[in-house]
Amino acid sequence: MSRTKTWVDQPSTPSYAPPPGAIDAHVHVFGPEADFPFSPKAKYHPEDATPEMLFALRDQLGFARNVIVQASCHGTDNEATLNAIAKSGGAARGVAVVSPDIDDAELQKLHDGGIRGVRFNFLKRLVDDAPKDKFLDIARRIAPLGWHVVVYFEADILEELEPFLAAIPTTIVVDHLGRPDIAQGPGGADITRFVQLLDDHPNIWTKVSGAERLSPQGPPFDDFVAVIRPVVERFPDRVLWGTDWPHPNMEHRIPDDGTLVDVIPRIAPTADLQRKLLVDNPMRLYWPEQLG
Ligand SMILES: O=C(O)/C=C(\CC(=O)C(=O)O)C(=O)O
Repeated sequence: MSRTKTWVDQPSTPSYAPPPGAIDAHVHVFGPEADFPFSPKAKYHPEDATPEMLFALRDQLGFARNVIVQASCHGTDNEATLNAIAKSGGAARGVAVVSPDIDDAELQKLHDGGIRGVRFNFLKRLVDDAPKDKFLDIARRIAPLGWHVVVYFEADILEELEPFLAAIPTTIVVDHLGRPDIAQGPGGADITRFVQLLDDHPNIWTKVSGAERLSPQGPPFDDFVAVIRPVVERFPDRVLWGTDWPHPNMEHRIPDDGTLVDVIPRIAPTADLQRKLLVDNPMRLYWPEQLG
């Protein structure tokens, strides 16, 4: 499999300046492969996207911290993610992908390394299987650690997934709003069903990220803003945001991270909403011990 590069080396500097302490709550690292080989089951083979590159981007975009989410290309070996967290000097925490047979000592090791959640990925193009029963066992085991569950799925399986989500005993964070069809507009069936899910389940949060993946129009993402801003305004205490750098699988539509940051004040139009989205909410999940 040839290696893919999915980010721009010199993104524009955004016009929008995030508030002090802002957290980019959805990023990944890839490798470096020489130290942290990719999974034999990986569905893509990216070029190295290293911790140093991530931290340089963080500083350029005006963020203070990152949440590093284990990407499917590293399978259930979280060493690349742990390495990046360790190198961040306290400015990163992470979300792991774990095997159902992980033991308690290994979970504790992940916790000590800065992991605060596990990710369940339901995208068939990224993973071979997504066993709900085993995921539920994992969710029950990580709950006592104070961790949460991150779930990645597409809108067409939301209805089928709801009983599973309802059985999870922790906070749940949905990646990229469960990938609604943005072309349906603000009153569309996908986003309406998703908003209903959050109305019905106060423990479900969402990342209001993924403009570059979800917007048929592309920059400046007017279609995404029209659909997503009402979600931020309705659930100001249950939203997170992230660049999704290094944008896995986006080789055909590589986004400019500066342009993505400039979407933030359009989906969160007040300073209060921005502070909740970028600081208060991610702090509650990832650095709760630092809250007053
Ligand atoms: O990173 C994302 O948010 C989205 C991904 C990649 C991914 O999740 C993974 O590899 O684990 C995607 O849609 O290809």
